[in-house]
Amino acid sequence: MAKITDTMRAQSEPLWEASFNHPFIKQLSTGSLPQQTFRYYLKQDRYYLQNFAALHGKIADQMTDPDIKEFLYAGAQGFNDSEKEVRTEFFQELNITQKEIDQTEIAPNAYSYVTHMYHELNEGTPSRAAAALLPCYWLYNEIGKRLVKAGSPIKIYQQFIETYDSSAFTTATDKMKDIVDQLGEAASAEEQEQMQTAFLRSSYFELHFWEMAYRHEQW
Ligand SMILES: Cc1ncc(C[n+]2csc(CCO)c2C)c(N)n1
Repeated sequence: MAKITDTMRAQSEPLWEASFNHPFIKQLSTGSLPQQTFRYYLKQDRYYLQNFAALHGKIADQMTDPDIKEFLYAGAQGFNDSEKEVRTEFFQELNITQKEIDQTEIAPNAYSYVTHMYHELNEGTPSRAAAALLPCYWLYNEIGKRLVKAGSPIKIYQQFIETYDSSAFTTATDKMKDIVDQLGEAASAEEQEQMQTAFLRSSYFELHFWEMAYRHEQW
């Protein structure tokens, strides 16, 4: 039987291609992405990362498999340390102060993405929520692998790219794919479809996250 993650990846192909080709990603690589755009992205991503970590814990609470629980609880505790460290450095380097963070309102697409993930858990099932988390790992890992070859002339953009190409991050991505495959095997046909939809919608919100930052989206 085909793995559910292979089906998900195939269904989301046009959305992922659009992410790979988005001007935000292209300009990150060439170095021409305006710093203001990257600053906007980082401030919005902060909301996303906070909720993403919290969701790991909430999903883990509802899991029975000890391995899955352990991985997700580790994710809840600040997930990937290197990602966190790099973000703290970025904030300092770009002079993003606590005051500026406090004064930033969550933008529409970041809000929709976070709301979608909570919806999958609260109105759906933990397996659907886990499927909604997967594009975050997997898409960024693919972007990291693609961009690292050319690199970026801008130091922080290069650091950003390297975070997602690291072997630790690739291992975490593979583990999350295994988890979703395992949950998919245990799911009914109906729940499998819902998991696929959750993954596809997250892929949509990932694409629109670049667009949100590129356009400095406001309410
Ligand atoms: C919108 C958005 N989507 C994905 C990531 C990437 N990411 C965030 S947490 C995490 C798990 C392990 O660190 C990964 C890969 C991001 N930063 N922002």
